Amino acid sequence: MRLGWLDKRLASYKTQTKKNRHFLQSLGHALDGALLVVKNERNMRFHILMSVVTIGLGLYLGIGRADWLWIAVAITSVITAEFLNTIVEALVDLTIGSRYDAMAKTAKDVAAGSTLLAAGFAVVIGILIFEPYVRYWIQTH
Ligand SMILES: Nc1ncnc2c1ncn2[C@@H]1O[C@H](COP(=O)(O)OP(=O)(O)OP(=O)(O)O)[C@@H](O)[C@H]1O
Repeated sequence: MRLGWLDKRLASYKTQTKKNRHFLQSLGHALDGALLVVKNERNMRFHILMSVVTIGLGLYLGIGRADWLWIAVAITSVITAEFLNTIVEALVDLTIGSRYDAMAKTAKDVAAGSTLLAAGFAVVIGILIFEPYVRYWIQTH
């Protein structure tokens, strides 16, 4: 198996089990965690694509400051839920492995449900924010 640059970077300090010694070391691990979610989770890449499209649409339509705040809350909620979902999956796989377990199923399904809830919330926010702007755009074009 060919290792990517991120896998090589992770392998280079995979034996660290002690506390981070300085801020930059903590920051590096935090960024590695975020990149791992993007690399390994297809849903995360979809969330990022939708976030980019939403931000692009917001810039094009010139939405207001308060609207940007709601968009920021929606995007952050979805991405945070996906991070938590990945944490739950990793912890369940670490403790249960590939054996079937009803509690493992509950944990993974509830974690996935929280992502679905956040995504639904984001869709509702998007409709409420963009509806008047799109209506105005249609009337003036
Ligand atoms: N050890 C297990 N015991 C019981 N059910 C499991 C177990 N592992 C996975 N499952 C079931 O399989 C589903 C998919 O699990 P998996 O770990 O592949 O998540 P995933 O496909 O990465 O999920 P997502 O699409 O939310 O990222 C879980 O939601 C759960 O219902």
